[in-house]
Amino acid sequence: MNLKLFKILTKKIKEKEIISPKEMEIIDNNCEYLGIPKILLMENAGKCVSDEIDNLRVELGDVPIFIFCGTGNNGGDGFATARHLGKCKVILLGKEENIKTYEARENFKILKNLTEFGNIEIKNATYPNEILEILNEIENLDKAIVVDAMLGTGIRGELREPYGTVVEKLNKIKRKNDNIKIISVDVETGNLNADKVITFHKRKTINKLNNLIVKPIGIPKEAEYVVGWGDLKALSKRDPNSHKGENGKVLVIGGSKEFFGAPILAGLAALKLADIVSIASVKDVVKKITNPELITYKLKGDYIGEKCIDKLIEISKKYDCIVLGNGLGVNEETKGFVNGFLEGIDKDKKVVIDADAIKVIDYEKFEFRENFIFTPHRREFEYMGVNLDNLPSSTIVLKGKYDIIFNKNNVKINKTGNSGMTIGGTGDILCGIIGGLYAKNEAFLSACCGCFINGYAGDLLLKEKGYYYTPMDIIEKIPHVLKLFG
Ligand SMILES: NC(=O)C1=CN([C@@H]2O[C@H](COP(=O)(O)OP(=O)(O)OC[C@H]3O[C@@H](n4cnc5c(N)ncnc54)[C@H](O)[C@@H]3O)[C@@H](O)[C@H]2O)[C@@H](O)CC1
Ligand SMILES: [K+]
Repeated sequence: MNLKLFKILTKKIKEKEIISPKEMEIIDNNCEYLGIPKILLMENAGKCVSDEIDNLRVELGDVPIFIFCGTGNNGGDGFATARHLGKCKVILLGKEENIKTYEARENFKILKNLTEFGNIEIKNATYPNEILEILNEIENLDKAIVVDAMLGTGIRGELREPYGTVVEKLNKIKRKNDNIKIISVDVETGNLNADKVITFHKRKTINKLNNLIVKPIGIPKEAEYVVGWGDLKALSKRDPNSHKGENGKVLVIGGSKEFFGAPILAGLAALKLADIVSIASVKDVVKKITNPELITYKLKGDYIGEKCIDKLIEISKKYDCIVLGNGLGVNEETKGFVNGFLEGIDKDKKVVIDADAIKVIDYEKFEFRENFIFTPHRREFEYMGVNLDNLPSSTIVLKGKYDIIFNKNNVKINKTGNSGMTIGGTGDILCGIIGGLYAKNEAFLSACCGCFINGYAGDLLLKEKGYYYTPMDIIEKIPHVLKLFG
């Protein structure tokens, strides 16, 4: 069922034509997850740019080529371009030891091996006088091609030196002599006035120029759909100067006189990710919570009912994210509570809705808000009656062998996990992880990463213990997964 739904959704949800640098980074990293090394993509990027320069040479003749390279992977594309071109001058804006990535370093090493043959020249330009010397050389030429492989999707904020000076001076040269043609690789560096941008895979939201060519570099469609470690790397990073509570506060609302384990598992999973986790439940559950790290709110009665709505709405205000539904029980009391609570809480409150809460929602009147995440299994999903012709704004995680994560604008598939995870409690852990992530990240990313982490924890356990692991083992493995890929 899940794969069938996935196929339907990929047809219904319009493919994005423009993507943000963050989305591109996720795709690049997920290419690696699928086994496509970044260096291969870099190779293809270099070939695309050199082909385009060859076209330009037909028009301009055999003019000198200067490739300005930064120390990130955009610079790496510049090194690969240089090798494909053969004859050119490479200007590394920084020191060799500061080249940041493996792929860029490898490509730089190859270039160094080629320099003795005289076609490729490398110049290190770290200091202003070295940079100005090269820019003056370009200024005195009648014709030249300049390749901007300085900064790409990794660019953040205002241009720092030496990039600022190079861009400013190149713009000046260009204004005086239009026979100096500037080609930007992937993204224009700052406000560089390039003649053309060759961008890879898809247009980026930060591309300003209209004269832009989009080139495929061997990224398969699947890299946009699969959940992989690229998603994990995109999660917000912990600020080293942050204070208690600033890395997420989660409130789990669940449990009943019959089910006490579910909200505790969700809470313990969330605790691996968020600073503060509390559980609001009935007295029978609260008295079983012995973990000193969990804060508790005791509610009257055997089930969380309508009488708790006002109190819990008030408590919710103190939390970034609410996890709702684990072990609530399905009856008139919980039905009244869930519907009233979701209607009454602040409209922008983040809520992860699981298990019994999914079963008691009155979908006829329900508003699928953007800040809701649902985590149904197949039967719960059917019960929700999602209209596939008018997809909801809420994010939905359909759990299964393959988890399908989707909303109005996005769909992804997660493949981690194994049949050892059919044990009770893994669903509670999943929504606890999602809640912990959602406290500090966007809904869709949190849902995708939650599925990946939960499944990967199970996959690590399968290797260690075979199928003989428990929900508590999964919770203990969450930090290992995060450490591997975070
Ligand atoms: N990641 C991949 O798989 C691929 C990436 N590719 C290329 O790699 C690029 C992205 O590479 P990176 O993520 O390494 O990023 P960049 O090469 O764009 O550079 C990032 C570095 O520049 C510095 N920087 C950022 N903002 C700055 C500013 N305002 N002023 C001065 N310095 C600044 C930072 O130190 C950062 O490490 C893409 O645009 C594309 O050209 C291609 O090789 C295709 C494959
Ligand atoms: K660039």
